[in-house]
Amino acid sequence: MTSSDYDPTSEGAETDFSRRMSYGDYLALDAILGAQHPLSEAHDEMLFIIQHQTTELWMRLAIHELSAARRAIAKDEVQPAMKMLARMSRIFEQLNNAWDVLRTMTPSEYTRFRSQLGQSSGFQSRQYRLNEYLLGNRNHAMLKPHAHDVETTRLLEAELATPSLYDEVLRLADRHGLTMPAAVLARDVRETHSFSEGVLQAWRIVYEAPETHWMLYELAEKLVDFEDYFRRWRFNHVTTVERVIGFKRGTGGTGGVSYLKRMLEVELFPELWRVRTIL
Ligand code: HEM
Ligand SMILES: N[C@@H](CC(=O)c1ccccc1NC=O)C(=O)O
Repeated sequence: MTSSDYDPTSEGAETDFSRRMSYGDYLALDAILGAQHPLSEAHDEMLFIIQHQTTELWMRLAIHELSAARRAIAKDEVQPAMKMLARMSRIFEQLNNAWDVLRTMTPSEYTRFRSQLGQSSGFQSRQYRLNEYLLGNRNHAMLKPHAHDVETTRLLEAELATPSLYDEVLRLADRHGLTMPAAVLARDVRETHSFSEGVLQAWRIVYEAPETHWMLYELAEKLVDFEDYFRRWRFNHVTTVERVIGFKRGTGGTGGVSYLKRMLEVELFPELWRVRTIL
């Protein structure tokens, strides 16, 4: 230490953590930073692992926020839900920006370790699937890659049995001055909601007179905002994939880019997109 180095203990900074909880203890850093195990000598494998692990951490937060937002909406606590949905958009903005780091990996670099991945793929991400199910994209075929894992299957099945975020929003709207179709309110929540003319007409009333339905108007726009960011995530994914593996088949066994392009067609809140056309 040179004489010009500032010593924070002079203003009381604690430095003895032999018997106190430290930064690393609280954040379980030994577990997190001890969880990168590249299977090859390829320099870029570390990037690949960390990119996925950080995404999984953000997805963990997304599930936390989405489930709490859904519970709040079911209890008519719209203001806290609004904050959580705003945070959801910021999380996905963060994930969207993160693709820029992964894009620095060229096809030549990826092929040095791709064979080590075996048949594993993001297709098998349980948190990703939980997010999709929470948001209402409830494709049961996506349970199959988890059939070997009893705990994950139980978790995803439990999610399918619970109304999605959008189901709760439509129920809330029905309690607050709009009339949603009875068939939609009583639908089998295990399935994906499909476009309903009655729901569209209900949202039309809100969008034609925002000042009289301000709460529902703001909530609807929060959902649209979020789906906008999520669409960008899907687009960034497929573009990065095409850039890195071209039109090769995926390790998970799908057509690769062709499969991911199909996923760009998913609409979580179809009536909120359609209402724009009829205003
Ligand atoms: C070089 C990087 C990447 C490549 C080449 C790639 C490739 C693919 C391919 C080809 C699929 C289709 C399934 C298959 O047949 O394998 C897929 C699915 C998926 N990937 Fe990636 N991926 C990359 C990065 C990422 C990252 C960083 C994440 C973030 C966790 C991710 C998450 C997912 C998810 C969640 C799916 C399933 C999507 C769905 O079912 O809608 N991927 N990926
Ligand atoms: N499906 C990718 C492999 C892949 O991306 C991947 C493999 C293991 C763990 C996470 C992955 N990321 C997203 O799919 C491929 O076909 O190259």
